[in-house]
Amino acid sequence: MEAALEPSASPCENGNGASAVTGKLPVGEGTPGEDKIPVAVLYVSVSAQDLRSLDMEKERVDDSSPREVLEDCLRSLESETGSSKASTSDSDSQPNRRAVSHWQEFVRLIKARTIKRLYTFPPFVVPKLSKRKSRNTRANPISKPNPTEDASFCSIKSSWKNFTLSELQNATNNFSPGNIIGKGGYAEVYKGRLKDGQFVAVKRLIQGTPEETIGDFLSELGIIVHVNHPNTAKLIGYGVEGGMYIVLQLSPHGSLASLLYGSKEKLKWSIRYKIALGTAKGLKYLHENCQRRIIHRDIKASNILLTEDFEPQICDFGLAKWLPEQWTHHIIPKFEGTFGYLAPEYFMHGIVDEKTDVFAFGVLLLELITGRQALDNSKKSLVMWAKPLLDKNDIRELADPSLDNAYDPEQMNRVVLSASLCVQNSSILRPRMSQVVQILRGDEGSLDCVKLCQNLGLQRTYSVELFDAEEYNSTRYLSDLNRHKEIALEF
Ligand SMILES: Nc1ncnc2c1ncn2[C@@H]1O[C@H](COP(=O)(O)OP(=O)(O)OP(=O)(O)O)[C@@H](O)[C@H]1O
Repeated sequence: MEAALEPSASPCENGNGASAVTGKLPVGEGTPGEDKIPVAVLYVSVSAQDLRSLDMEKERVDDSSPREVLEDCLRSLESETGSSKASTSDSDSQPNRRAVSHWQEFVRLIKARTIKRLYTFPPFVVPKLSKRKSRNTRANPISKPNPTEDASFCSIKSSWKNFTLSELQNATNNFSPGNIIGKGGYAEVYKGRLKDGQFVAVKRLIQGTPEETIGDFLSELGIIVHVNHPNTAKLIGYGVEGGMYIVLQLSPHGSLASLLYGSKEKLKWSIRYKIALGTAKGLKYLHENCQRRIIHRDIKASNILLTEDFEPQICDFGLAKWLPEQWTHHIIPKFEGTFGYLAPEYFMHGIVDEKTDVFAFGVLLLELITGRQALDNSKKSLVMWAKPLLDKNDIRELADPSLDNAYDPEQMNRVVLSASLCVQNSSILRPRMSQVVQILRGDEGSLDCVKLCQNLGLQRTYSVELFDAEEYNSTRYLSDLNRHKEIALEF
């Protein structure tokens, strides 16, 4: 979720050359204990050189958004509407024409919105390249997106349905409070039933200015129409009449958070393991098997939905970014995400790449192992609590007492090992999701992945990033966490 703020009249200094400005602070309602931090904004004193670098980053931000693809879709929708006039009755083409005008307004607003972006992380001038990525960069000089690739993205649109407001009202009993099945930082989600009997979840966007809401809507829709995997949420359609709506297949068990923390009946180990593996596969698909790398940026228990047979589905693509192949990472100019799941490099520099998702996935694994929330009621971090136990491989202490030792020890070992690799401070030391899947499954050769991560650790003197990470110890992580929380909660 993103919020564009204008600087307030009286920013407050924090002593590090950074100041904070106020904004509204929507508190996440998805899960108890989750603090969303989308709007408290840090200003940083920057030099002209820094500003130039940040300007370059602004252009990058635009490129990683699905907006261009949506504009292409708008163009194709316009041409369809034009050509359909001759062959269809006026009433048939009416909804399409309405959709075109809504999309036109969206694109106009999102363009205006992009210009209002603010920069909030300490400037990070020279991108640091990992060895693997720097080779890629040399081999693939930056090129324009492939037009045929983009054209194929657009062909997907024909499969989503544009719902009218009355269709959605009928499906949800006029958005009756009794139909609410979830509330997030910027949306209410209603259970609904379509005319053909299909059960759906209707996500109604509620927070923010029109620009913010439209931006969130476009970001989420722009990504979700392009993903198709058993472990990602299924889009059925959208609505743009009388608000903004995303219509998804209903997940009968709700979210992992509601089952782990809101239900009396405790999740048994076999289901937890299935959720760990399925989520890892979904994330591997987003990172490694889509036409463009997708970084989810908000992996957490309330964003994992569960199908009838407890297959996990990653949902909520509101913060997701596309990364072009040639980029090693992306810098996010604002502080967004959910406390308890944020990787150190994001805290320090705003860096986002696959490994920031891997860190959040590690936290999710810790939740499955321990039954504890990413941040407990006194806002203590699960990672900080678990790290000493992970270092000692103390599975007895780590395992959720409610499991009553009823777990497959081999599986538990692999999940604990994966968690401990994923939550390492240095992003280079964290495995890629394809490696995590191998480790979780106990595939032949998965031990090689573990050794690879450990060997990287041994080469630490050669890596600037590792040096950073080494310096970035638990105490600094905790103090950064607290600093950002204080700033966010002050307003
Ligand atoms: N398809 C679905 N089936 C069942 N429940 C759903 C579905 N989609 C969403 N929910 C419920 O609604 C909650 C909020 O949904 P979602 O995370 O998409 O909203 P959000 O406003 O984007 O949240 P966030 O605060 O994480 O940004 C989920 O945690 C889940 O409990």
